[in-house]
Amino acid sequence: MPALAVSEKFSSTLKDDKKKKVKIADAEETLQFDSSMEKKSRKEKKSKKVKAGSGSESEDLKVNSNDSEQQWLEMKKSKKKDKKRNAAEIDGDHEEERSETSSELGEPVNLMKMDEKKGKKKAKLMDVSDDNNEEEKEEEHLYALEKFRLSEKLRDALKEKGITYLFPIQAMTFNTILDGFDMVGRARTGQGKTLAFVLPILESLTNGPAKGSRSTGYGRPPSVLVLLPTRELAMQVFKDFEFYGGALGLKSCCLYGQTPYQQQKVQLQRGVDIVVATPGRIKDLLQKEYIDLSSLKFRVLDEADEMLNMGFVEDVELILGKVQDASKVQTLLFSATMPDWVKHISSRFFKPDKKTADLVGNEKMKASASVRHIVLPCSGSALSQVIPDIIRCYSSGGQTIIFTERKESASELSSILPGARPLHGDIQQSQREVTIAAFRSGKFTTLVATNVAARGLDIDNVQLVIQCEPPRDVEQYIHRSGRTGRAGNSGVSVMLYDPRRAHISKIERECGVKFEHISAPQPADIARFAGAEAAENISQISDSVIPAFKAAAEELLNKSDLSPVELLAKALAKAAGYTEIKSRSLLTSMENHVTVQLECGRPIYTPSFAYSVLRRFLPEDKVESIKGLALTADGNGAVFDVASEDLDLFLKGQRSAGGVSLDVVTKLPQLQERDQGRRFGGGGRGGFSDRRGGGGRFSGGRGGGFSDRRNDRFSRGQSAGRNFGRKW
Ligand SMILES: Nc1ncnc2c1ncn2[C@@H]1O[C@H](COP(=O)(O)OP(=O)(O)OP(=O)(O)O)[C@@H](O)[C@H]1O
Repeated sequence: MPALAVSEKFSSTLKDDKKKKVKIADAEETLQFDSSMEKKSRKEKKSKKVKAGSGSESEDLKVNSNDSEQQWLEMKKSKKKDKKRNAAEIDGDHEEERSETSSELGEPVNLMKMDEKKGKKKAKLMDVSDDNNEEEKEEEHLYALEKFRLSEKLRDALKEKGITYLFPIQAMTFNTILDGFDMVGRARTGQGKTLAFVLPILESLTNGPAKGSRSTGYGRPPSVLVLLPTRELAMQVFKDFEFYGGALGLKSCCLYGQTPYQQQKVQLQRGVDIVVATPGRIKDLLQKEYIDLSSLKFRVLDEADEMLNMGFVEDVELILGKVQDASKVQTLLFSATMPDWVKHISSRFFKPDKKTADLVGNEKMKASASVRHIVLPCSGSALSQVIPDIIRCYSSGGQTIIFTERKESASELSSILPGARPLHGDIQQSQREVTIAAFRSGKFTTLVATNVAARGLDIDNVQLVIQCEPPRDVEQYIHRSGRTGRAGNSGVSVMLYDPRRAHISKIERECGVKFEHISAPQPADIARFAGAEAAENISQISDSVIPAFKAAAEELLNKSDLSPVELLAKALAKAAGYTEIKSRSLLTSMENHVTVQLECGRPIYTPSFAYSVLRRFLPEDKVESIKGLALTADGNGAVFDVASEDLDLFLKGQRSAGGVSLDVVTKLPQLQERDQGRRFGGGGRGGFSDRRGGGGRFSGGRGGGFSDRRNDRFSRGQSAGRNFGRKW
């Protein structure tokens, strides 16, 4: 059940309940909201009461987030019928986790129950099973805009954008921020953290506590400073302030580097209410004395941990320190992931009574729950072959973001994928903005990016995220996969990996995702889709073409030994662009390769031992040609890929080597998790490797990884000569 437990003093004055405002007398008394109406799960739960504070000096708002999110997703599902495809699976996938984790936070007092007591029974608040009644339900929604202290102008602006109720993180923090408290907010990706601070800030400035004391008039210094790690994100958040703030007569501006100072100086001289910026530019503007931060009413850190990663710590701390009277400024921090640095700055820059709204908390699932999380084994050299098929199978006609570790890989991959463009730090700022704008407006379908696009980017139609290799840390996985499944919509995240799986299980463990393991889509399956599409296209061709082609068709039929259906199948294949269909291996996903398993009647402890067994019955060049050798988890065998044309040679050869068996595998066995290295997917020797241990990595990067002695460059067909080496 979505419990929203609000600790002492949190005046959670939902507008309708104002008269009956619950007064909280002491710290023990906890006011809890439960937005859930699902009696079933409530009965199932034997949970403990949520504790306020949870050991921190400040008071915490804790939410049983899975339930809250569950309802929210349900609501979205009923609203977005057209996006239903994956939703059922997603809910199914996470059902277990939900019930597991939801019991941790205890049986909440139910807001509906509270309403009942007040004679305001709204039992169907969240019942979204009947689509016909949608409008009515939205009015009744527990978090309907009317229930919050939102001015009419702001409500109208929200409705103009199709927003009729607040999302849980917004509902949970709105009153607290409006009542003047500092706030640390955490919610999974795509859950609306931006509006969680935008709305109460705007209300506070125009109708709330900050109204009386904020600067006004020509030349006014800003009342709000929002810091974000990248220019793209600053622009995105600025657009929200510009739109909603504009509706209330507030002026916003966006300040970031690599742009002339003069225009920004003039904007500041004329006076603005809200500045959205990257830390570097604010620091420069402070040094030039173009900006005055002494009158701030709000300072906001969005994606705080990324600012830490990008080395902005000192800049941010310097900027935060510029406020004259810290007791008069509210500090807000929002992120999907929380670094230790937050604790550090908490003690210095937040007031002692700051609140924490944590919709993730100790929940197992830290990544987006509206995303299908899939992993797929794939070698670097098969990337260019496999990715188009993944897009075909999983993008549901929407847009795709592909993440690579290296800028060069992003450029190269984008150059060979149809309808793709690159985005990375070496691309000029102006071009980056053009690219993002074009992607946002659907001018192209596939964005191939480095981590510059991992954070915060909110593009509605992104249905699929592909990560070419596991990211360096769990946080990156959470943020990258969170570029899809926004605002409760469904999405798919596919992570390609080397089959040693060490890092996969680490990500699974640490972000609570239960990965779906799949093999690369087989070309034959893709061809079946393409054939159906070609047949559909043919049925739409005008009969007027028949006379011109009839004679050739008759001649073909007469000359061929094939039946008319077989000939038609070939014609469809040609129309769909197929002249042959290749197989794809389970282990490295390489075309025209087959995965085989070696056993020799005794344990195989090392890759070199496996190689020595093969050498007993195969010529050296064939042993050298195998790909991706990895040991099985039971310690009794090794799997590797063999070129399809060599398969017979391998299978026949084994007969001459007593006790050795080689079998084609149809399902990849569990492989040894070796080499847990310095970072996910890399470091050290062995594992999915060649017998020389550290040599011949993709792209010659550091450490281990999915390797192949031949440096595994793209070596076939269209990809010849390219190398999307993984940066390990
Ligand atoms: N109350 C709401 N109703 C409908 N849509 C909303 C609501 N609040 C936010 N959204 C939409 O949800 C999407 C995601 O919001 P936002 O970008 O703020 O998410 P986030 O939590 O900051 O994600 P991330 O952690 O990835 O940065 C946006 O498109 C936003 O417009």
